[in-house]
Amino acid sequence: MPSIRAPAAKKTTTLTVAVKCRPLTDRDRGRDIIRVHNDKEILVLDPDLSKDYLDRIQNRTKERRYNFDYAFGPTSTNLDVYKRSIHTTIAGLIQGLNATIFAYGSTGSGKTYTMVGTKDDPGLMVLSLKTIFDLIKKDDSCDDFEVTCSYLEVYNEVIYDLLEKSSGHLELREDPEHGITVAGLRSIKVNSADKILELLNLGNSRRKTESTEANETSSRSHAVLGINVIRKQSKRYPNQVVRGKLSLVDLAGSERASETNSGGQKLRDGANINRSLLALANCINALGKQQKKGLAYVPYRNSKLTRILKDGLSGNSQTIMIATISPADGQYHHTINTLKYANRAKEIRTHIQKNIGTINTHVSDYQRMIDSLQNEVSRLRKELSEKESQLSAKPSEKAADDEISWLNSLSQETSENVQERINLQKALFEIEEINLRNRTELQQLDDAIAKQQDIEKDGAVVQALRVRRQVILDNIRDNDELGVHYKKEIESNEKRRCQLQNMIEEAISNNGNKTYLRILSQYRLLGIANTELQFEMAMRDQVINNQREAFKNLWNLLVSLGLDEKQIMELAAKQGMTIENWTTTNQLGLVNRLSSPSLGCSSRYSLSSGCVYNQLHNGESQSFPQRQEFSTPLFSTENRKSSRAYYGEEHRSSYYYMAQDHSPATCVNITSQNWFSGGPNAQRGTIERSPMELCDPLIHRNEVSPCSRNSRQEEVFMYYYSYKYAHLYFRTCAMLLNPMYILQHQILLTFKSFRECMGEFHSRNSHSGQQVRVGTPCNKDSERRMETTPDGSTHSPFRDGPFGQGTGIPNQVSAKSRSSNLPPQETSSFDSRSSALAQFIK
Ligand SMILES: Nc1ncnc2c1ncn2[C@@H]1O[C@H](COP(=O)(O)OP(=O)(O)OP(=O)(O)O)[C@@H](O)[C@H]1O
Repeated sequence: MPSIRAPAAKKTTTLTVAVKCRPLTDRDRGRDIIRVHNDKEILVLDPDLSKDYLDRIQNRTKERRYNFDYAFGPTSTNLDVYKRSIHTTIAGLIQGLNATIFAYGSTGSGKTYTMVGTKDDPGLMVLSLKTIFDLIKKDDSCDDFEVTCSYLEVYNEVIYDLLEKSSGHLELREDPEHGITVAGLRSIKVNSADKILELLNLGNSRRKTESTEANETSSRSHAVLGINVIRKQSKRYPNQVVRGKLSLVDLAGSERASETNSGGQKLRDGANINRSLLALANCINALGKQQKKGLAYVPYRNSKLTRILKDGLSGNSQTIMIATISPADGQYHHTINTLKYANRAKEIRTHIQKNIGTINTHVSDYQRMIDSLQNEVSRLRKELSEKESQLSAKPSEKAADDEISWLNSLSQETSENVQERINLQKALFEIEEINLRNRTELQQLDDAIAKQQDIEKDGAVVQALRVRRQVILDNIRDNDELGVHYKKEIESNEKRRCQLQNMIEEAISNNGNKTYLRILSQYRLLGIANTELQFEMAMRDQVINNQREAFKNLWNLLVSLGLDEKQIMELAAKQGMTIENWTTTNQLGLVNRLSSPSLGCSSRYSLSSGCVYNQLHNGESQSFPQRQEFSTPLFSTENRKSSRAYYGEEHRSSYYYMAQDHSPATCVNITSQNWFSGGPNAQRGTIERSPMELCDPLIHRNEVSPCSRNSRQEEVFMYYYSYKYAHLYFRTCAMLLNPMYILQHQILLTFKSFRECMGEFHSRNSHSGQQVRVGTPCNKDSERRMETTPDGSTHSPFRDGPFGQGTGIPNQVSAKSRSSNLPPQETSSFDSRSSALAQFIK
């Protein structure tokens, strides 16, 4: 006979939120930015140590502080977490209470470690199971206990039974009595914790995991371990059955495709993981809102995960969220994101109630329950209509206090709206980025199939290529669908934004209350953040395209110089470089490129290509492609090495990227001659290096001449400020201009900064009486220093200057500098540079 929940007293409770910070691991780069205070407070330090001038004077810091029910630092073990935050909840299970424990956090933050653990530090799943059986053992009531266990995973929006060897797809059902259930899920009766642990290990071995760049054993699925305890109170209430249900959830980690550096199926998994986590985040948002405003639609149906977690999020369950975070500064944005949702989750309320049923429930009991449920429904309907009418009432009709709280909630809703849009846009951007790659691969496959068909019609290779093509097509279709879905959500979010804006404007026109202005300014600030994000997205697109173009050009140039593909590969292999995914593209692109007049000796390469050149030239063996970072002026060789892993970096703003080496402005011109001959030609000044490259003394650390060593710190200093100004400038542009326009200006600015930098450097050194010659002729002295080479061309004495031999400045840059009508740099003061910049921005 089924058991039925008695309409006994309900207790409303809020979600318990515990935050756990894992220790720094070998994979992490950077410094620890998490501090735990009083076992409750988490302080996230500003990851950016080199703040720019404006940020410093305006005291803009990225430091954040949050309070939670429990906070655990890197030295805490799983047992510490369990004892303080979980133990009492588990004890309620055998009294007929439901509980849900889930770990939430970005990929590699320690969710699986917390839930499953290791032999030395068993996780919450293991510790909970031990407690359940200990409690049953200690119980002296002579009641009968039955413990059953199920273990499922949600992978790519499909549910699988982890306790079945080869499980088929399982479906979710809504059961009026038991809520959401999984039809066909195996539930195994167990008598000891060891037996469940055995099943747990078996299930874990079947779970889908992959090695990604962010985590060696990254869980690609959400896993839910369900423990049901049925207690038959045989003596005191022979007809009564008490049921407790515990769900332990290990979520897959949210990730960015660029960080995990995954492709193909992994990318598809990532998109699905992100989709279900976004659905979970939206539910947490809506539930948080619901508690404050009394109504909000909770989109449980958007994913299987949220449907499974529905009871844990709003139903009959004592729920504990363990938010896991990484202490690394590189993970700052993920950490803040996790903490924001954890903070919101504190507001979520659930209603716990003992699940007491009878074995022989009488019809009159059913009737009583139906009556009481109907009463509750009508009460809730009434409450709902009251709230709705309250919300639709205009502020002018309300009392002053009401007005303030109305405005506050409006302000809150506005920031949520913007935050939601940013999340959606990010997700959309990732999907589009993935599909861009997919389309490139598709094109390559089409061409490869056509080529292969000529050799061997319908052979095994063609078949394999076709299978791969179908997979890519499926991915593209799925991602396109997902993209449409996101776009729709962005549209509805936009609509809501318009509504909110109208409400704010109406409020401002009706009343001069200062709160309106506060809301307005907050709204504008968030709007700016949004603009910046859009800008960043556009720039990242631009950067990706630039890099692709640069690599293609480099390849074509190599081939046009007489090397065939094999020779190039061998050359690359000798240098320890791996060239991936380029063969087909370049072979294909080659014919067009070779006939293109823009190619040849004067081809322009971004410094990404320059970086490859340097690798070849210096004989360093590095993997290809990689980039060099120029953003941190005072970095050591070690820092420099560690900063090379581009994919590990995240949420760099657009101007950061623009200050990097890939812009068309910072190009390296390589003649075919010096490409072959390398070093010696470089010393004769035929290799033209970019101003940025010349400015960076660390690039030429082996080439610095003894006479310039004293001034090296000054060079670094000057380089630093020219970069900082570029940074400030792009900030302004980001708000005002479109990306292409900014790119155009970047070219100008780079030259200008360089000229200023050199001029100032020269003026400093000539004041201090040092024999240092610079290539920017910002005054007559330096003009005279332009020399004529035997072949009649002018070349800058720069190559013998403070950057050492062989660092010849491009003649075109010198010429430009000569014609510059910039005011002479007479002082090196910060102010003069600042006003020059202000003028330039004007
Ligand atoms: N408290 C801890 N002590 C020591 N190492 C830890 C701790 N927490 C996590 N780690 C280590 O960090 C790495 C990532 O942890 P884990 O696999 O649990 O992350 P995750 O959040 O589950 O990632 P994903 O979402 O990708 O599955 C692992 O190598 C793990 O051993």
